[in-house]
Amino acid sequence: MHFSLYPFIFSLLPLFLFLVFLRKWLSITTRPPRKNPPPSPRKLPLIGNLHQIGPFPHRSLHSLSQAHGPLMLLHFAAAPVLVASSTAAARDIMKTHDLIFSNRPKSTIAEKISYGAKDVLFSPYGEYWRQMKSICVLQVLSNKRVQSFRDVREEEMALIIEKISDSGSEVVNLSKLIVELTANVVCRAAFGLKYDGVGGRGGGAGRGFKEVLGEVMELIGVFDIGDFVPWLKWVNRVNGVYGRVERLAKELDEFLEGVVEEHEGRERKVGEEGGQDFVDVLLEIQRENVVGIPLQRDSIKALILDIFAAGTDTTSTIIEWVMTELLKHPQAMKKLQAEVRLIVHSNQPVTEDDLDQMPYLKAVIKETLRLHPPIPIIVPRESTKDVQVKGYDIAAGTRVLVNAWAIGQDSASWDEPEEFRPERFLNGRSIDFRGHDFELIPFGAGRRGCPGIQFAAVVDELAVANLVHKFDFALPDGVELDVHEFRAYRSRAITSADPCVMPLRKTSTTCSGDVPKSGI
Ligand code: HEM
Repeated sequence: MHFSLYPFIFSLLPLFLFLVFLRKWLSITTRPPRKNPPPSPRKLPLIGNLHQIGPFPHRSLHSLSQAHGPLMLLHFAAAPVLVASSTAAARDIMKTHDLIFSNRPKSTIAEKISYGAKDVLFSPYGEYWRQMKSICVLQVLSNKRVQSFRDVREEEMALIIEKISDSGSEVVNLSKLIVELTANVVCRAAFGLKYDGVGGRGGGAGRGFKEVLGEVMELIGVFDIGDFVPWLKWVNRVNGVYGRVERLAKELDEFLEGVVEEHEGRERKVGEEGGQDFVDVLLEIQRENVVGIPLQRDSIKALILDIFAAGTDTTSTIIEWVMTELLKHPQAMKKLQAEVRLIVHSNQPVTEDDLDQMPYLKAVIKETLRLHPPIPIIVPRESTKDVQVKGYDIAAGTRVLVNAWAIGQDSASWDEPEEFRPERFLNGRSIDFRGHDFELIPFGAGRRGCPGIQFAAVVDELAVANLVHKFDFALPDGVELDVHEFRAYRSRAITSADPCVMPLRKTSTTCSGDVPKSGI
């Protein structure tokens, strides 16, 4: 019997074609839409773009952005990292989509040091962070509180001026004195003690707070590959980094615990002699349950630690850079001295009341923050959701680096950006650094912006004004001004073979209250 399949096949053909069409249609409609990621430099297997990041990451990222654009996507090992390098890109991240980019990525080292991210700086975005940030902004670092430390700042400043005066014709190490000034101011505000006064306390191994804190700063800057490739966490376990961090966290805790206990015994109120320091304020918030959630002891210690980690080095670095730029630009130094010496009589110190009459001083500090932001790449953020920025798709969980240094170099915003020209901030151009003008964001912006701006700004202005008011500075004979950056996160001026030391010869204690107005 002859049996043909053809009629059967032909009868099934329409059904077959229908199924093929249906499959194709379904695959089109259910396929995830095509993603449009930002431009990326070529990456290598395993390490991604890490090989393109040099010892000064802000400079490496700036060069890459010139080839790939102000919004680019890199990969640190497998982890996606969005890099923003222009005013507009920073505005998109820190204003338009600020809420989505308000998280901080997890950092194992920071978590070990900050009581499991119970601080503000490293805490993930959420209710806990919101409560801690509001304590920081409204209670600990409010304008009124910063004002309450005015005597502390003026006393510490007077001591530095006295030390320089007493040095006679000797060369002074200005860097050291500036670090001493800012550390003492922060320490007295935080604990009511001088930095040197706490030098011998705490630390099971007999080390002082000063040494332990120095090591904390060093370890926070360590690149932890385990944060990018979880299966490589063993690297820092085996090489002893995590062990070191754990020992350090224990030493720090012993010290901070001692400080909190001491404060608990005395319950100082506002207006009492000695005033309230930050620990007093935090203990009062805890006792009176001011914010509606019980403030844990670890949270108090973590917040105090933040203030040191975020506030000491940054504040001294900027004063050091200002002095370096003024030495490099004698005309600007003269102009500033003329302004300050006109307002304050020669035998008086510059006080905080005088600072508002010194527009050139403020312009010099802004120009220095533009050229040398102490944190050149803003503390990393992380996206909490998928989001589109400038038409590019950014996936949830992408790390975000905003290159504040590159933004300060952007010729779309600044004429001759490489030049030190404080005058650009005068003559009606009212750009400020408080996070509203995205051309200048050394303190970040938006919800995660720095709460210590007022605290830092007043110390910086007071220090620079007093130094240039009282002295004329010059380099020691035979020392060349060799200015370059020092380490990734601490851009510092150096003037000799010894990094981060700025030896200066004081040529005179110039005190003429009669500088002509036209000099400004
Ligand atoms: C010149 C001095 C300073 C500079 C350049 C600076 C810069 C910064 C930057 C860039 C951020 C990250 C902002 C962001 O993600 O948008 C930050 C955060 C922070 N800063 Fe500062 N800072 C300075 C001084 C201070 C001082 C004096 C304090 C405290 C007394 C302080 C406390 C903090 C804290 C607690 C945060 C974390 C805010 C958060 O994550 O919500 N800073 N700072």
